[in-house]
Amino acid sequence: MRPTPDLGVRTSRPRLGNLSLSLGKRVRLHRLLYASGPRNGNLLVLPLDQGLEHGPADFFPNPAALNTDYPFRLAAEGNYSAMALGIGLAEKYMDQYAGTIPLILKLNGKTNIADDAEAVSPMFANVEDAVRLGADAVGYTLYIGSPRQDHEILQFQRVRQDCARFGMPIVMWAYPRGRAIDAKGGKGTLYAQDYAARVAEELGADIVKLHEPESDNERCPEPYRSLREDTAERLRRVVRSAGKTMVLFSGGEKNDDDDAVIHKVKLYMESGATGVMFGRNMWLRPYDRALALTQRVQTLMASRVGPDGE
Ligand SMILES: O=C[C@H](O)COP(=O)(O)O
Repeated sequence: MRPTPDLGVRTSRPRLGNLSLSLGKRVRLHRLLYASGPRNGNLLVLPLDQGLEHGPADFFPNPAALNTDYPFRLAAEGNYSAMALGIGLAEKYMDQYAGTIPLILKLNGKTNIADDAEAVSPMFANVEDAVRLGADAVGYTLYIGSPRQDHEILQFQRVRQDCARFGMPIVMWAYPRGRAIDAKGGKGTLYAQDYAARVAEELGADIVKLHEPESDNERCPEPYRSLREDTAERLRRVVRSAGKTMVLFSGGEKNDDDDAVIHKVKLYMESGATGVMFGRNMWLRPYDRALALTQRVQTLMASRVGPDGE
């Protein structure tokens, strides 16, 4: 007899063994979750797509990181689960680290030069590129709520079908964007992030990358406007909405306080997230500090902090 589903509010991480996956997806996800990084089912991902998405200004606080060897060395020495990269950086720099740093190949992206009122993220690589480069997953940004979401969702459908053919896991950067989202309180609200989590689950992502939901819900639609939840409750809510889709929380702008970064990771892991994708909070630190902070995150993740005490 099949076990009765848990309908309570307890949040737990989706387990690889409990998911319906093709063999290729299972093998690749196993490599990410158990053969690299913390190796216990948690994920620590180092993204390097900020140069495309935000421009070189993102590197100004630590010009050393503009030399791409810096984040690659950090990913290798810090034993990250994977780097998330666009096609150019993957092709130009991965060679040297082949077999040591798993790759999540980002398939689409855009600059932030145009405004986000009608945000759309065109593709610059495909799933075949990911296979050719030995990637263990692809990354796809979906701008939820944008006036162009019809295009975005259709494009995602094609990627999902290619991923099914090639046995390639999909990580969705689920980003609420556009004028309708702005009118409903903005991209960072609980309403927007919770919706994004559910969209990723329903459209077929294996992993979703979300932002920590903000506390200000004043301009959100009901019932979100009336919710009074603390950070931990908000995090648990969005993780629950993601269902069987594993959740990664992103780092956002650099926080100079190492303890504050660790505190966030702890909160995220306790909420039932599978891990974090932290870029600027890592590679904008001087190298030794970035490595030391990485090691603290690794130690925390190794302690298997989680909602059900794993
Ligand atoms: O794709 C990259 C992510 O947006 C996370 O980067 P971040 O930690 O620098 O915000």
